[in-house]
Amino acid sequence: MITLTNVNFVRERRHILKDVNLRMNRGEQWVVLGRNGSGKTTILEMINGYLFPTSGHIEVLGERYGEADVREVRRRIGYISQSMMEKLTLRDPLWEVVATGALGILRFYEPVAAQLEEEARAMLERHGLSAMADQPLGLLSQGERKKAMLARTLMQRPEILILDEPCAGLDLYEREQFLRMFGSLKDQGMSIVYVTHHLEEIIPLFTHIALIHEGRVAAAGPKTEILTEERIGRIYDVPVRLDWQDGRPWLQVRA
Ligand SMILES: Nc1ncnc2c1ncn2[C@@H]1O[C@H](COP(=O)(O)OP(=O)(O)OP(=O)(O)O)[C@@H](O)[C@H]1O
Repeated sequence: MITLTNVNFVRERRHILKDVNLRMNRGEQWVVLGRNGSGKTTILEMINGYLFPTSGHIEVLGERYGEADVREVRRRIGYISQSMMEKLTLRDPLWEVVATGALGILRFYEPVAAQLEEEARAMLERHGLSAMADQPLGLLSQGERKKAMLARTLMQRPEILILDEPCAGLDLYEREQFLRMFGSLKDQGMSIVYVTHHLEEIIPLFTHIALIHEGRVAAAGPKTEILTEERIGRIYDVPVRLDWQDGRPWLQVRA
């Protein structure tokens, strides 16, 4: 589904990704973990075809970047990130913002087809946002914007859903609601790649972890093999205690 082979990325004489090899197969749901500045977002931008490796190659959904039409591949990937959010226009009504997702555009410059408007409003209903459908995006709270971004992305019926810290800024209730939604996405056959700083967001649905450290893959594989106290303590340079409860890892800092 997603393969990065010997990927290096150099910018302004900085070696940002160093010989990254990752293979994410269909049916696996991945979490990407790592410290600030370790290269997680850079990897996501590459999977989305927004950045190209200095050397190495990337294959997504059977298409090799450099040979395939990146825009075609991108239509099959849903990408939720702060940088995507910032590209949207805050004064546009919410239903319109959501409707743009179906066409992979940022704004409408002509009247929107009635059927598309209906689909966008139905999608908002499913995400508990129908009361806000006619409000400008800018009036929504952070949590509502996150849900709106997910609704917008699902309009394109992506095969892969890539999320860069989607729960940042959400309260406990909103976070749990957001995480719960992933269950139905997986049931629809969607594969998820999820970047977070918070281990407790690794709900049972996730099967694999890629641990990125200083631009390298420090470890990648089934989550229980990858997430060990020793490894997390070493990478974050903080002694930790890791407990699995209800299928989720919980982290405590050792005194
Ligand atoms: N275009 C660029 N030019 C120069 N440096 C860059 C560029 N893009 C990213 N970097 C640097 O590469 C490193 C990795 O950045 P990246 O955003 O991928 O990290 P991250 O793991 O997502 O971090 P965070 O958890 O803080 O979001 C950072 O040190 C960043 O400053």
